[in-house]
Amino acid sequence: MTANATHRPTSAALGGPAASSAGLALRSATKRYGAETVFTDLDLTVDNGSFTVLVGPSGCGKSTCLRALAGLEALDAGQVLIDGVDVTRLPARARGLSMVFQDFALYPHMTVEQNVTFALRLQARHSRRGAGPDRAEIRRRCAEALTLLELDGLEQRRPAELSGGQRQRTALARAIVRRPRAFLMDEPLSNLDAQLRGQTRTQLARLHRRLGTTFLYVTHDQVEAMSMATRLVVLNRGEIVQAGAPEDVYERPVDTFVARFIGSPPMNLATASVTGRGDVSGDGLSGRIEAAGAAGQVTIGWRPAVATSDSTPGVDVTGRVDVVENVGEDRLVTALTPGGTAFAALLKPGTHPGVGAEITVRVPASGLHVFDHRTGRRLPAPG
Ligand SMILES: Nc1ncnc2c1ncn2[C@@H]1O[C@H](COP(=O)(O)OP(=O)(O)OP(=O)(O)O)[C@@H](O)[C@H]1O
Repeated sequence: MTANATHRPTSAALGGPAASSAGLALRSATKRYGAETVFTDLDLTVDNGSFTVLVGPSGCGKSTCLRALAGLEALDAGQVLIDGVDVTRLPARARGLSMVFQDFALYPHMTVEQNVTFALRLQARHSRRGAGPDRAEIRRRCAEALTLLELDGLEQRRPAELSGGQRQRTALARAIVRRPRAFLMDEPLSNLDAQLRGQTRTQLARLHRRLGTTFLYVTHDQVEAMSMATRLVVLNRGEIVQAGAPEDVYERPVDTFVARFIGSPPMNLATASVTGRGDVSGDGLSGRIEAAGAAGQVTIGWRPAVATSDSTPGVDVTGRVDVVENVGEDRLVTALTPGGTAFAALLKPGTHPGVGAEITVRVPASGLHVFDHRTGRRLPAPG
């Protein structure tokens, strides 16, 4: 649904064409529901103009962060800042933000046009001193938003006469016409089928580029997160585990949680022993790494796609093929080491090991991640 967090905006940021994008932040934020603490002392920064995606497993507190920023939930402690200004006590409608939720919540009896312009019409009716948009302005903004979201020609349809994607785009148009300082989106694509989700992701990324406004997007789907974010924030159990450019998070996960959570299929992890010289041995593993401070037991990680069968130096992983899946031209093979640890390998076309066959994949040194076996924290880069 599109929450009308800003029915009667009080800030200039919402009213006129000069409305500007803003950065958002939670500072030392604590939120509890009864005996349950969702987060304590949390600092979250959403840079102005960024497409920040807050990603993490179900129940880690993503929606609560979003709702606290929007003013739909009060914090127990800490502050909400918009462009550095403390808005903790400002009601939702005065924050100049627009929310888009997963269930669209369009008014079923209204046409697309009426749904999209609803908040503006309300604003015009209630605003004193003529500060709200006039009719011509409302029509103009509506036409602009409908064109941007490829909804031209559907103005007079009711939600029941729209496809799921068109409904979601109407909800987005409704958020856009209000010229918010930031868009807050809570899993807005989860009710769409896979193909439509893919298309809408592309449209959202394009929309962000065109509008240049801050987007804060919540999802538990890391593929969605990776494909749209300019900045990724990984949350786990109410704590920010890692934040950065999506490719940095993917290439240098700070711990085994992020390593497994970001990337599809997930990173393989295995326990290994390393000598001071860097010789690696373990269940189905042998080779060499160079990782400062890595002597002893470590957790080794590698992505299924980095496995090669050539002679690049690195670590060999041996197992018996358990499952073979066709993924486009490649084969995704799941194999079991002698000790029964599963690992995945994305094999190139032409490599067709059958179930039960023994395979050895070479993980090049550049594709190895080494983590502290006890804490799961990343150790200095090998090689
Ligand atoms: N209104 C509420 N009353 C009580 N507990 C709540 C309320 N809203 C959320 N919680 C709890 O707070 C925790 C965080 O919830 P939140 O919705 O922020 O998680 P999330 O990361 O967005 O999860 P999901 O991906 O499943 O939507 C959960 O344990 C949830 O059960």
